[in-house]
Formats: sequence, C-alpha cells, structure tokens
Amino acid sequence: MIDYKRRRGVDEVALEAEDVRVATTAGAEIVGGVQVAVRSGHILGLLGETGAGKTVTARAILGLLPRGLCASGRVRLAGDHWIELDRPGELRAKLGRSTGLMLQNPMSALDPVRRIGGQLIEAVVRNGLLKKADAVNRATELCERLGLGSAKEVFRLYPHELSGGMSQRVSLAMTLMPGPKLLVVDEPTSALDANLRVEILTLLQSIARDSGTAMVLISHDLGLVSRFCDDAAVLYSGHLAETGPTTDLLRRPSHPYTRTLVSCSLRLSQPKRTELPTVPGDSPVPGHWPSGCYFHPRCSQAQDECRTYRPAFVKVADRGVACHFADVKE
Ligand SMILES: Nc1ncnc2c1ncn2[C@@H]1O[C@H](COP(=O)(O)OP(=O)(O)OP(=O)(O)O)[C@@H](O)[C@H]1O
Repeated sequence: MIDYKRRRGVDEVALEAEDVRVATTAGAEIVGGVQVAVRSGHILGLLGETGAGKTVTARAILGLLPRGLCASGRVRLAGDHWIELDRPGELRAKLGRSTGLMLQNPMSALDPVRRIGGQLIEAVVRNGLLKKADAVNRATELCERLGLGSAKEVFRLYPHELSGGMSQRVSLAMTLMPGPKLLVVDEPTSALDANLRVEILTLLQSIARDSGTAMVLISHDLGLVSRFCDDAAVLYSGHLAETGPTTDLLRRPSHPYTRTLVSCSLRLSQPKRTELPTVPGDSPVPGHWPSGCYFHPRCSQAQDECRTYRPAFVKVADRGVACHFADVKE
C-alpha cells in the first residue's frame, strides 16, 4: 500500500539550494546566485516572465542542464551533506531516486510504441527500487489515486490512445512511481483547459500534503501560484527579486517587479479586458545585462543608485527582496 498519510517530516526543509549560478559555456551568465528552500509537504512557486531562468534554475538543481550550459552552487536534501552543482553526475546519482521532474509536454516522457503498463513499472524495477509485483501494485494504486480509472485497462493502452488529461495523469504517475521526496513540475498545465488544469494541480497539492512530497511549481501564472503554492520565489533575469509566503508576498509585494506582476494579473482577471496585459518593456537578454539593478530600465521608481549598484538579496524573517528601496520589516 502507498502510505499517503506519511506526514512524518512535513514542514522540514526537504531541499535547500544556495548560490545557484548557470552560464553558457561561452561565459554568458543566465542565472546569478539564486537561493531557494522547499519544505516537505509544501509547494514553492517559481514565478517570472518567459526567459527569467525558472526552468534553467530547476534543472541546475537536479543536475539536468542541457548541453551548452554549466552550473555552480550547491544543493542538499533534508539534512544530508551539500553537493556541488558543477558535478552533475554525482548530483544525479545522489538525487536521482529522491527527485522527479515533470515536463511541459507529458507525451515527451512516454515511448510511443510501448504500452503504458510496462512503461510505468520499468524504471523502478530496473533500478532495484521495487520488485515487479510491488511495482504493479504501486502503479495500480497511483492510477486509482490519479483518477485514471481501471488500471488494467490503462496498462494496455499505447500513448497515442490517451486523451490530453490522461497523458498528464500518466506522466504524473510515472514521476511518482519511485516515491520522490521532491517533485519539480514545469508548467504542467499550459496545454490544458482551465478545469483540467485546476484538477491536476489540486491532485498535486493533495499528494504534497498527504505524502510529504515537496514540490516546485514553475509557472508564469500568478493566479495558479497564489491558489496552489505555499511559498513563492519571483525570478527576474536569472536573479531572485523577491521570496516569501505566497499570500503575504502577493498582498504586500515589496519589489517593484512583483508589484507590476500583481497589478498585471489583476487587470488580466477583469471581465472587460481586451488585450493581454504584460509588464511594460522587455527583459534583458543574457550576456547583455544592464548596469546596477537589472530591473531598473523598466522600473518607474528607479533612482541613480539603481542604475549603478546591483541590490543585494536581503532576507528578513520569512521574506526576502533585492531592491535598494524595498521596505522590509521584521
Ligand atoms: N541550452 C541553452 N543554451 C543557451 N541558452 C539557454 C539554453 N536554455 C535556456 N537558455 C536561455 O536561458 C534563459 C532562461 O531560460 P529558461 O528556459 O530557464 O526561462 P524560463 O523562465 O523557464 O522561461 P519560460 O517560462 O518561457 O519557460 C533564456 O534566456 C534562454 O534563452
């Protein structure tokens, strides 16, 4: 039986990452010194515009960067020792069984010419995590838990026979088979209609709560983050702009970029909206960063100091912000 009520350890820090940096092999900085922590049973939303570095940061932490990019910094799982990010092989060996990544396109995780059943159980059996009979039981329970209906029928299907919603659920089941302590979910729902999106995220949230799995949800969508994430980290041009408990952060954003995102999102939710609101201006391209604060060319409150000096990321209690003029209080 899968112990969905294993709440031991909930609230412990499941994963910490410090000073995460990513650059191209040609030397252009993409991510510059990000720190994040995710608690067991909680969901951290990684927010930011396209190109902010959300996916690259998460992949660096899992040792799964594509060719052409290299990382530095360190990461550790609940109380374990620190592992350097510039050793992706060691990182994958150490984190591989404890972490999972669910990608934007669920079909990319599935082999088109093999039935779902074999694909669900293969990796955990091959890696010696479960015996075949236990793997079948676990896959059956996951199918039930994830609302896939009769596991026997699902096991016989080929990927092309799955609907969009089913392929999301199968992909989630595959990711959950090894019982990961940390699950990174990259825009899981961008191709789904609004109802299905909420269903899948509700499932993810209940799995996080019940099993103690820590999750990172990568998203542009402030509405989804505010509904499903306990904590949020806002990235701008590969740097942390602001972090904190989601409700507090969105109610009292300290960074001008977060404030702009929140006001854009409020406009987006108005019924008479005629065009998609965006943060005015363009985000800079890696390797062509502006001087000082990277947000200053788009910031209505920028002053001389912002054009000259990069603000440090300052943590006060459970909030953190990188702005010379942020009002951070204990
Ligand atoms: N393999 C790569 N080689 C060089 N640059 C890359 C590579 N992959 C990503 N980048 C660059 O890194 C930056 C961050 O990309 P990333 O995909 O992490 O952004 P994101 O915030 O996840 O955006 P989106 O929400 O659109 O997925 C972008 O400027 C992107 O062009």
